[in-house]
Amino acid sequence: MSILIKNAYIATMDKDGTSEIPNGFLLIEDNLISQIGDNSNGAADKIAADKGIGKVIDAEGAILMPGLSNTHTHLGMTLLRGYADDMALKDWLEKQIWPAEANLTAEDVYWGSLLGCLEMIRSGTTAFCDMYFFMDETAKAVEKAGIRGCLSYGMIEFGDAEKGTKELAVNEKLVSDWQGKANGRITTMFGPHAPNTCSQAFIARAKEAAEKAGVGVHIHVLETEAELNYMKENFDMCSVHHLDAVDFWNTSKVPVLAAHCVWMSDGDIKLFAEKGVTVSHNPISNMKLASGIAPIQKMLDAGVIVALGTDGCASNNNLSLFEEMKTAALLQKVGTMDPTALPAKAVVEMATVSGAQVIDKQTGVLKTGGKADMILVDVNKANAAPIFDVYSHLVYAAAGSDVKTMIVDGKILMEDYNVLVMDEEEVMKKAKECAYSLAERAKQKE
Ligand SMILES: CSC[C@H]1O[C@@H](n2cnc3c(O)ncnc32)[C@H](O)[C@@H]1O
Ligand SMILES: [Zn+2]
Repeated sequence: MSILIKNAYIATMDKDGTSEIPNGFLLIEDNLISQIGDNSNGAADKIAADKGIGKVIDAEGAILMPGLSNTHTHLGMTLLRGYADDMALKDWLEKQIWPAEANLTAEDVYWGSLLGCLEMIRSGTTAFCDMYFFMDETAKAVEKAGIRGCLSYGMIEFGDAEKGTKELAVNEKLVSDWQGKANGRITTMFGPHAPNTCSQAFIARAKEAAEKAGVGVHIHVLETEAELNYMKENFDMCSVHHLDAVDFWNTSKVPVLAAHCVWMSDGDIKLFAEKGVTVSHNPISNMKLASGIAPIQKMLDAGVIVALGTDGCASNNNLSLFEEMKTAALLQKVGTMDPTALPAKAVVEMATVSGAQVIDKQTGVLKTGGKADMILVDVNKANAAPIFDVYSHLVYAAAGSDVKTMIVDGKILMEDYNVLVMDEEEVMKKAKECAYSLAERAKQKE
């Protein structure tokens, strides 16, 4: 179906073209953007009449922009929202989260993932990079929800080579079963969990397998000072140099996505810039677990590609990239004591074009020939009066709940706040049932 959007304030996020069109139109044919331009002369109505377009969206009072990309999630963990708060990462994982996850079922992950997709649709996220367990279930949820998912199986090997072989086989199956499915909306990666939970040799095997399959790798890196100290004590170097020794950061064949990167030295930052690693910055999770403040402005100054992520719902506790954008900007300012650090437009670029690069290079900007993944942000609201600068509004004043319409791969997933792809009541009911039953099972085993 062709869709014509008219009378929108368009923020294209295209660095090579016009960045803003105050009264614009955009035409979608199949799953691609076929035209985008100025509508002040009434061009859209002429196109609609000439082409006989059946679906016209009047976007008066809305910002049209690329959908947001969440580059670090554990979607099944949406069931564990609020399960364990106010703890440091090590205790949080070892005493609460891992014991609960030991009781997870495939059904839990399906409903948790679908609930996560619903929350992302309602808050403007059109694509995400996930690392978790029972990933077939997350893939099925993505298939149903209509968004884009780059899925990896989270492999924890703890230095046990035999376990490592089994873990790799699970991730390999995920890649062979799902890569490119749902018209290319589902892609895959390999997901070695972290340098302090997986051996260097295993992480190197995961990278090799990824290169062989032609897909990327997704890993947690230098999230806490405890990780940095552990690596220094055991290997006499930090996680970044430990993995550089096996050429893990080389992106000449496949993308490398590194989540958190809080405890990066200037040398680590230089290396990531040279290698082309994408960093997923997760400021809310890093604040909640008191992991620290990632040196994001330094990374951007050095030329590192930095995207945004929420992390799982047990350490955030939601999936809103609007909250993440505002927090990212404020945290850099207070962390550097420099109010000019991480300005609004740079944050919106992180949430759109930079994140999309690692998921699907044909998304993340609105331009002719690009895939039709976009959102309409309602500005006919009290929190949007007045607007002097569109990026300032999106980062400092807007909320995920202002997203009124979402289109992914040329299909409307939400229109005028109505989600069209799933029964919301059913999803919330089933997810809550799974969550409370999971918590009960975990408690019984304590
Ligand atoms: C192996 S799949 C993912 C694994 O990671 C756990 N997890 C969730 N959030 C974090 C985080 O911030 N740092 C490290 N590990 C995290 C999740 O519970 C799964 O066990
Ligand atoms: Zn994580």
